[in-house]
Amino acid sequence: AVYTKFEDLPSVSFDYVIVGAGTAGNVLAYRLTEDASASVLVIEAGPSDENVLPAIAPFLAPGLTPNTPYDWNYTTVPRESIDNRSIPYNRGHILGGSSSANYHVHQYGPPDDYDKLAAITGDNGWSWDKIKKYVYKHEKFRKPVQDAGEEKRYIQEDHGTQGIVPVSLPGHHQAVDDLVIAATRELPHDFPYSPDTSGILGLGWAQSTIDNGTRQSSSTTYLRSANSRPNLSVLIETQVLKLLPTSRNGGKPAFRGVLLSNGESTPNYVFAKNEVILSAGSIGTPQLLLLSGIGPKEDLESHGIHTLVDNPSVGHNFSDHIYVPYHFAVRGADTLDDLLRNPALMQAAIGEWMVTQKGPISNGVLNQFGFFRFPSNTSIFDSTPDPATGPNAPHWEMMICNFWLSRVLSIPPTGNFLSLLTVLGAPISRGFVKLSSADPLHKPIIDPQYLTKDYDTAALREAARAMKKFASAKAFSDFIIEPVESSAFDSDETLDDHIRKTVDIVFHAVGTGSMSKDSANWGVVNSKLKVKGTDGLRVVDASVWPFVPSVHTQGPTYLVAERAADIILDEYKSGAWDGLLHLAQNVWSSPDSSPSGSVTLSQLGDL
Ligand SMILES: Cc1cc2nc3c(=O)[nH]c(=O)nc-3n(C[C@H](O)[C@H](O)[C@H](O)COP(=O)(O)OP(=O)(O)OC[C@H]3O[C@@H](n4cnc5c(N)ncnc54)[C@H](O)[C@@H]3O)c2cc1C
Repeated sequence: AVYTKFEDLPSVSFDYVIVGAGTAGNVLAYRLTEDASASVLVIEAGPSDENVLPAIAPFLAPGLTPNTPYDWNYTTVPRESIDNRSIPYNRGHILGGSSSANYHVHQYGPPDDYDKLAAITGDNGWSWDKIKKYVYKHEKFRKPVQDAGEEKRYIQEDHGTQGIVPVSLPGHHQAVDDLVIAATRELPHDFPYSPDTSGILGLGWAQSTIDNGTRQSSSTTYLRSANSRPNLSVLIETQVLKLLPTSRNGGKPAFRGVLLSNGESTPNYVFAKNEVILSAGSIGTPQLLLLSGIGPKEDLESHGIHTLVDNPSVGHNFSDHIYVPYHFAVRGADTLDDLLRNPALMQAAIGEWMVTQKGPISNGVLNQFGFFRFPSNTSIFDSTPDPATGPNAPHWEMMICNFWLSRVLSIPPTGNFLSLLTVLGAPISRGFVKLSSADPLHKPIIDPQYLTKDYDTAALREAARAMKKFASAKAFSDFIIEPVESSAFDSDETLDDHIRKTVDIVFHAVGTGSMSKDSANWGVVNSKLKVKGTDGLRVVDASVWPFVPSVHTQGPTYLVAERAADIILDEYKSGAWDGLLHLAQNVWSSPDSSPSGSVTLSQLGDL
């Protein structure tokens, strides 16, 4: 059941305590409660997603963030490399986390991504051969209503139909769709058609977590299916402030307790008999580790936090996708620009969607996109080794939107537009998340260090020129009138200037809780996702990816969570865990033994 009050919880002690009912957290909630004897508490800072229109109606998703109660409303540190701008860093603060706030694109990525993960972690269980089975457990692919035409739009056997999360192809046809596909036929060498965009190079049809014109998040799928199980409790509108060290096991601090608050009453605590699992995402997870004394000693000391595990990797290795927008004025009125400019048209479209779940509101922000490689003789590889995860992984992506899309450049008052967005597929810049203060309610410092490596700018320049070639296809000659940012292409310098001034994020942060080998001298968790140097604590969310997957990250996050559930269940089934014994031996000695489990912040200073 879902609770909003701590006092209503059935207990203060559960087998598993999961922090964050987001994309990964809800997979664990579902899988761990399949065992009826295991009790699970999930704690979510954000509110319910029920009846929140932009979390339900696909095309309204961009209205859910930023500057709303459903977003953590983070911003990045201004950086010279991006024209001293501070970028709003959206993260879902709602049941379902970013799966309730994202733009629905759903992919797993090329096998190269998983094979690289296996190589980095020394754990073959992360290789594509071993991970692929989770696609079938996770996905419920919906057969397209429309005729597929000449080309396959997806490869049926590569998808699951009996899993948990419905995935579908675009339901609402747009005039530009046929032109885009025609361009792939015209330019097959540079822009081949992809029969399945989930992981195959080329340009094709987007697969989205949309079913019957409605968003499918981890909340509407995994969580909703498990919610009536008596062994699952979900506490919302409650923020975890820090992890509590409960005992020591083999010289390592065990963290089987968490401190939480709804912002109104005295903070409370809950305990996990088996373990605490951090699924707070790539910003929330490192913030909680740092607040709890797990991180770089110097940084922790500068905030007066006692270091329990000195680990310089926590919060570092932040890696993310960024995009640069290019706009084209187009003929005809069959773009979504007027809808976005004219509230009356928008109201009418929402009305249509409410009655039929059809029309433009039923689609995500794009119908097609593509993933491409640069030619191997490209000069940008002269000074930087090819950063793609493998020979079948992309260097860049092109997203195709049937309207003016940019958070930086405002839409002109009139006209119709096509947006071609170039995304850096394998960035090499790395940033970090640090504490701004020891106060859990203060937002952390997010410095992604975008474009601080020359390769990243050079790759976006290369991608821009390839994108221009695509836009010049004859297929678009009756449609595209002119490029809006044509002067950007005057020289390398003008292009770099456009990139610096307009680059924005695709919201794919990973790496701040990186997975690495047990023996590695870097990394936050081992290949079984246990936090290094601790006991009773795991991280399961996007932060564990040590590099950003080549594609949009919700699919790879779901797959990590599905495997994590198996790892956890196997471990407790096999009896490898002796945590209960330890808990019994090292009973938590609370400074306040009140049965409600409440504790004051000053008492916590002693922990
Ligand atoms: C606006 C936006 C658009 C995106 N578009 C796409 C897309 O189209 N396709 C795609 O594949 N990916 C997309 N992504 C990225 C993708 O959604 C994320 O990579 C993925 O959902 C991350 O999952 P997660 O489990 O790591 O974190 P999340 O899903 O963000 O879950 C973390 C949860 O933990 C909660 N939490 C954090 N701290 C605390 C705390 N202290 N106490 C209690 N709860 C806490 C949060 O509120 C949240 O619910 C998008 C992301 C955003 C924000």
